[in-house]
Amino acid sequence: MNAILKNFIAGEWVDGSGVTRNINPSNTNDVVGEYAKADKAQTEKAIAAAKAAFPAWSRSTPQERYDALNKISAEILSRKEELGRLLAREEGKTLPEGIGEVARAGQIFAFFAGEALRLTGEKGASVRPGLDVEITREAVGVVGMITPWNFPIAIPAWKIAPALCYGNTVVFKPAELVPGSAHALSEIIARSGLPAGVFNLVVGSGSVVGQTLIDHPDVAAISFTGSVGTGRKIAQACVLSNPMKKFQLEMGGKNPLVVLDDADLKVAVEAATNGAYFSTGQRCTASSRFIVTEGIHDKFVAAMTERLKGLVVDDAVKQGTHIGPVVDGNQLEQDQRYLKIAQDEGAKLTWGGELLNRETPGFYMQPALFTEASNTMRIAREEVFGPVACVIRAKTYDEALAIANDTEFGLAAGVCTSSLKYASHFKRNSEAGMVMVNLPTAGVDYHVPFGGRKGSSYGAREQGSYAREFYTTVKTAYTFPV
Ligand SMILES: NC(=O)C1=CN([C@@H]2O[C@H](COP(=O)(O)OP(=O)(O)OC[C@H]3O[C@@H](n4cnc5c(N)ncnc54)[C@H](OP(=O)(O)O)[C@@H]3O)[C@@H](O)[C@H]2O)C=CC1
Ligand SMILES: O=C(O)CCC(=O)C(=O)O
Repeated sequence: MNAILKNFIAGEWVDGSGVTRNINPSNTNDVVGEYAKADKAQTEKAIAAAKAAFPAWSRSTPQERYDALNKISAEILSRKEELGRLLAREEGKTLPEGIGEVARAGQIFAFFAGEALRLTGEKGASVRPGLDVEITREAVGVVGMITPWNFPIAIPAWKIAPALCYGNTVVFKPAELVPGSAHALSEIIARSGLPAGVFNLVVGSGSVVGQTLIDHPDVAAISFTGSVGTGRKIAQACVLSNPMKKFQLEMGGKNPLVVLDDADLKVAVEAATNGAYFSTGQRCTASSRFIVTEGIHDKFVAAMTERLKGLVVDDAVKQGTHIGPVVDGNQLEQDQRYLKIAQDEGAKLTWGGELLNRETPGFYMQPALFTEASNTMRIAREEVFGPVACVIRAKTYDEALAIANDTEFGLAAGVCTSSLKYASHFKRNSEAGMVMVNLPTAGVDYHVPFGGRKGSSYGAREQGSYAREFYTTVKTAYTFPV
């Protein structure tokens, strides 16, 4: 076993008060690494370091910010194969998915390097004679980042890059399941020339490190992605803290993919397979409800079943694997529990769901497809977060749209159709933050806003230039030039 990888606090790599390990979900005998685990006192040190670094960094020049972000981007992109392999090994995404995610992280840093040069303000005339009004944006302060395991490098990237770009300082707490990618990313950031304290990594549990971040008065804002339950707790704590914190939550989804009679069947099957099952279905944007109109229903179910039979579920880094393992034993248990719940409620398991044995012991599960589901069943209402989806019949487009919108979530929604009329109507009337036509609900661009409505998201959008809403605060200044 290699040395224990340390936390990064105030510009130094420091030991923790304990150790945490990450296990390869494709081979549970393979310990990926050991990482120093921070406690409350170390988290407080990281917050103090970020607070001390804030005044200077918030006044740094656009050039300084550009240089650091650009350097981070260049190193991530030049090492994408190696980092993608680490990601696939610790999280269970396939190697191409892992490399793709790393490339996306590199592109995000490049985007925000450019964005640092583009931050502008406004100057206008006052309604009062002789006065000038200026509207500028300033950094918020110390931002705590609490991230999930399912995108171990892209989600941290799309929080850290804009935070630094707009002059904030950062305390980053990754999910305990995936400290390897977080550590690799942090090493690259540590080498980028940022002043000490601007960026800090604290690996540790949600209940200790995460809780310290959300309770601490010197943390000005929290950016969170994860479950609805944790998101609600964070929201409450941020509102009750003194001073109140700004917060942004990205949480679950129960994303519909509507398939209409006039859809191109091949396109619909590819969108459904990718959206629901790639990345082992562990995406908040995953399609988990296929809402299919009568005329194409049987053909769609038959074609989906054939497509699923051809998917190879195996070791994430093995060539030819289409679907990697589930991330860990707890998530696998949750996925299996939902298979039973769905069958008890009367849905028909048309394909998959079995646990699979492969060369190495891992959390392998055959992707599962339910049919004859109704939108009132738990399988259609609750986020499973695994390779599980259900087909719900609809008589008409209007009924399909109503079912699609009948959910407490509103992250992504898709429609497969060759009709411009239905595509346009769906884009206007879907109650989701992101709408896809003839595309999977999952898999988004990095330069445009990401986020949802209803129970899926709270607060300002992430990604693209919209990210500045969260990472800056607006100042209005009046001048009477005498
Ligand atoms: N929308 C999305 O992108 C995601 C949704 N999920 C959903 O959540 C379910 C459970 O996954 P899980 O990883 O446990 O999600 P959590 O919401 O528990 O974890 C997300 C992040 O929050 C941290 N956290 C947990 N408790 C607290 C707390 N009290 N205060 C501050 N931070 C905290 C976690 O730390 P730690 O890891 O150390 O516990 C992790 O870094 C999944 O099955 C899925 O349904 C999960 C991941 C992503
Ligand atoms: O679909 C994507 O590309 C991103 C998904 C995501 O951010 C998530 O699952 O947390």
